[in-house]
Amino acid sequence: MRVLGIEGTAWAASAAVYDSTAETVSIFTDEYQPESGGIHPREAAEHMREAIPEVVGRARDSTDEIDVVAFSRGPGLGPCLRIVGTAGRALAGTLDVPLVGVNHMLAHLEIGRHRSGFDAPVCLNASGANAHILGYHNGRYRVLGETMDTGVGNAIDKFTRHVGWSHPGGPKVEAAAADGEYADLPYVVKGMDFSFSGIMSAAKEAYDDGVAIEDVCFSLQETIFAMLAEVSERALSLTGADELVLGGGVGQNGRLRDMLETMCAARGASFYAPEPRFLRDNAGMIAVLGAKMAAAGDDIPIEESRVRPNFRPDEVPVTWRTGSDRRPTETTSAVTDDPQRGAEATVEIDDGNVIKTRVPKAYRHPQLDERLRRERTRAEARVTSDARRLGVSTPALRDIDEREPRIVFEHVGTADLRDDPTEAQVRDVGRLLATLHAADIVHGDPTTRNVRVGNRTWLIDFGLAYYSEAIEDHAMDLHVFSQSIAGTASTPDPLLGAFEESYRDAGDPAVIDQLRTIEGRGRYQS
Ligand SMILES: C[C@@H](O)[C@H](NC(=O)OP(=O)(O)OC[C@H]1O[C@@H](n2cnc3c(N)ncnc32)[C@H](O)[C@@H]1O)C(=O)O
Ligand SMILES: Nc1ncnc2c1ncn2[C@@H]1O[C@H](COP(=O)(O)OP(=O)(O)OP(=O)(O)O)[C@@H](O)[C@H]1O
Ligand SMILES: [Fe+2]
Repeated sequence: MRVLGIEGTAWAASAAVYDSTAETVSIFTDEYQPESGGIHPREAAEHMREAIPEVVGRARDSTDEIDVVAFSRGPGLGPCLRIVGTAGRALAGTLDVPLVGVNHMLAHLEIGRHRSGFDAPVCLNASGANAHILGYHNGRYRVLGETMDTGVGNAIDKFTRHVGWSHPGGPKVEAAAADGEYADLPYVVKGMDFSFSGIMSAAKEAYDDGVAIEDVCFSLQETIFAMLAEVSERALSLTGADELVLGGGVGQNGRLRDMLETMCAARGASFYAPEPRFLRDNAGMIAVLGAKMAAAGDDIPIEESRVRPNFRPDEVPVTWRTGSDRRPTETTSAVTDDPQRGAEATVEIDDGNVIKTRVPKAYRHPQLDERLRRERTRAEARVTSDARRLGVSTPALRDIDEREPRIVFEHVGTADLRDDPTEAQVRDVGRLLATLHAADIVHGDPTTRNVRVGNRTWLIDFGLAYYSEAIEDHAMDLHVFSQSIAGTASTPDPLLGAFEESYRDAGDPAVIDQLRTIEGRGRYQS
């Protein structure tokens, strides 16, 4: 099958021909380069209007046959998408071939899966306007974690605009970082979600205060990419997957790729990053996913082919994948004599006790690594005990060694909630979180792996816990828990309903309203 793909969500006017028999991809791209500042939607659309017909022409000239036309349907800038949509429809009509509308973020993911031959990877999409981690479950890609504010590339580009560098900033930060030294910046991970606003303000301030630009760039990379590597590791740990693929333009960064490679090697997982021409926006990835969708009969009538500027990857029914939906296979019902490995720590059982050691992570800068391990061990010991005093079931603290750093806890429960959550158990979680929140404690990472079940329900792993009375922070706990249920349970809806109902009964209903706001937030803001 030969598929002509068209991409034009923001800056890359691109067309490509994918020949699925020969397994070749030819890509023709004309980039939009803003004269000053970031991407202007109107200017970008003007660029598309001129450049799309030209790149499509070159792609057509490169082949004597086209069986399918695939176009980028969203997410992206509306005015750009409409030009791409019009071009796709016109071409499919002229050639009288099927038309396929591709989700751009799933294309970033599927190109890595396709080229690696991996079966069921978790995917980190690190692009300009997005940053999220996806896993496949029950016929859909699920957002396991994502940015709570801007995309990762946009965050970096905003910093470089502040210092007067031209767009795009990512490659310039990478070049400057080569001569830099480490300085602390805020590090914000909540479960598998993360945010860049605090770190970007701190980076701008550091620059304004005279910190050398090389050092700010170095530290930005060390901090932001460590956050992305950490959430990727959490997603691997939560889903039981052992393959990771990278997607998106920021994936061209060598330091990000090194970190992910190191993280995966340490846990025995496989890592794949496509070559740069498939990482940055390109029509090759649109054509490749377009071919899979066309083969699955997933083409669309012209009248239903409108573009979708806010198209989320989890809205797409995945028609092109067969078979595997790798569920966690290893049993987590009890901590065995072998050290267990969470995302952060190793856990050993010894005589009814659990010994949790935060081992160094080779992917992180040593100073950042030490700071995080120490801060989290302290927070965990303190908040676990505070929560226990409120009557929230948590393991009793038996010992702490801050140098190692290591904590000894009472062993609780017979299984992780992840294995087979029941409505009664998720109701317990709703109640326990409401009790914590009433005392201004935020768990910070309430995933289904951090709840133990048995004759009671316990919350464990308070390493990311902190004190806050903000409704937003309380709602983030609910969001993290809901995402982990949606990402691993076979019938999530009744569980999510029961969880919210019990939280609403025991806690502040305004937190549930805030959860809706978080869920509806414009994640694809550019
Ligand atoms: C919706 C769509 O339009 C959007 N596309 C997009 O953001 O372009 P993409 O090619 O995936 O990524 C561009 C970003 O990638 C960054 N970038 C490029 N090279 C980089 C490098 N070496 N290090 C860090 N960032 C880099 C740029 O600074 C820019 O922010 C998306 O996928 O989110
Ligand atoms: N007190 C405990 N009693 C029983 N089991 C425990 C206890 N503490 C930890 N475990 C088991 O060990 C696993 C990993 O522990 P924990 O979540 O504290 O480590 P982690 O590395 O921070 O994990 P992650 O970051 O993936 O959540 C838990 O999912 C649970 O199965
Ligand atoms: Fe992209």
